[in-house]
Amino acid sequence: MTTPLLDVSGLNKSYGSKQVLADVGFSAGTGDFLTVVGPSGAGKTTLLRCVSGLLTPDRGTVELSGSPVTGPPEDLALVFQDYSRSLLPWLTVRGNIGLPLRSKGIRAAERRRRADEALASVGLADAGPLYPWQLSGGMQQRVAIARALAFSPRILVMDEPFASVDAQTRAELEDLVLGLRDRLDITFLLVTHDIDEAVYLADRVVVLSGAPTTVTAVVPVDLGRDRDQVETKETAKFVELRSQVYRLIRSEQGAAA
Ligand SMILES: Nc1ncnc2c1ncn2[C@@H]1O[C@H](COP(=O)(O)OP(=O)(O)OP(=O)(O)O)[C@@H](O)[C@H]1O
Repeated sequence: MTTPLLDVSGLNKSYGSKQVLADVGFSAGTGDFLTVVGPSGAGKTTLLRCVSGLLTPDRGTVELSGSPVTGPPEDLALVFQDYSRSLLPWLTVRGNIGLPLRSKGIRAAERRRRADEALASVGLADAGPLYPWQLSGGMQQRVAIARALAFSPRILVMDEPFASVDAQTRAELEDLVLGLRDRLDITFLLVTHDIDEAVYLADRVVVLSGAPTTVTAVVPVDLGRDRDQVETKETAKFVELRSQVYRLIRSEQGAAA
């Protein structure tokens, strides 16, 4: 049996006396796209923070290629919803992407090369000299994705990354990350509140229960890799999967109430 790229097993986490995660487990291979959905306040962000090594679980393990995660791993990058706060307004786009690389001791010429390559891969090849405030919200989120890509991560963890942009931009960004997965073979773990988005992007949808959170189901999405915002969403299979995930979440919300 091969070791999965990401293996989450038996995660438990409490804040004081409040248990948030209860034996959460799932795994992902290289190039897998996992989306995570669940009732509001279930502990999705807490789960991502444990997976990213930002929070230590009380019990259970997170392993990347068989090695335990005990702090932020080199080959894991994070993208959050709030791009407007994550980009520094006084630095150019290239400067924003280069800043974390600089703190890792990477020299200026290499920082510039990596920033330009990452910007090209998110369709913003000419944006390097601009400031974040000169860009639209969707473009700023592309910059945040480029900043993550500049680390050449093997896994990209995203916490509701498209929740703050309009529907058209959201669709474009969804297709962008699917393209990145296909071109760069990156593994994605993406939390979303949007069930359509969860199904459209995923190879598997991890459905969480209400707190304390367990994995209610891992729903395989057998829609193939070629997805189209209109055609895929019109298929009977997509509609069926969306209903299945929706029912699972609704029953969890009902149980929590
Ligand atoms: N640092 C903390 N200290 C105490 N309680 C916390 C802390 N962080 C989160 N919580 C609580 O843990 C529970 C889960 O929070 P978390 O943000 O992980 O859920 P979520 O599923 O991401 O929420 P949402 O769906 O609203 O984004 C919530 O009840 C929250 O109030």
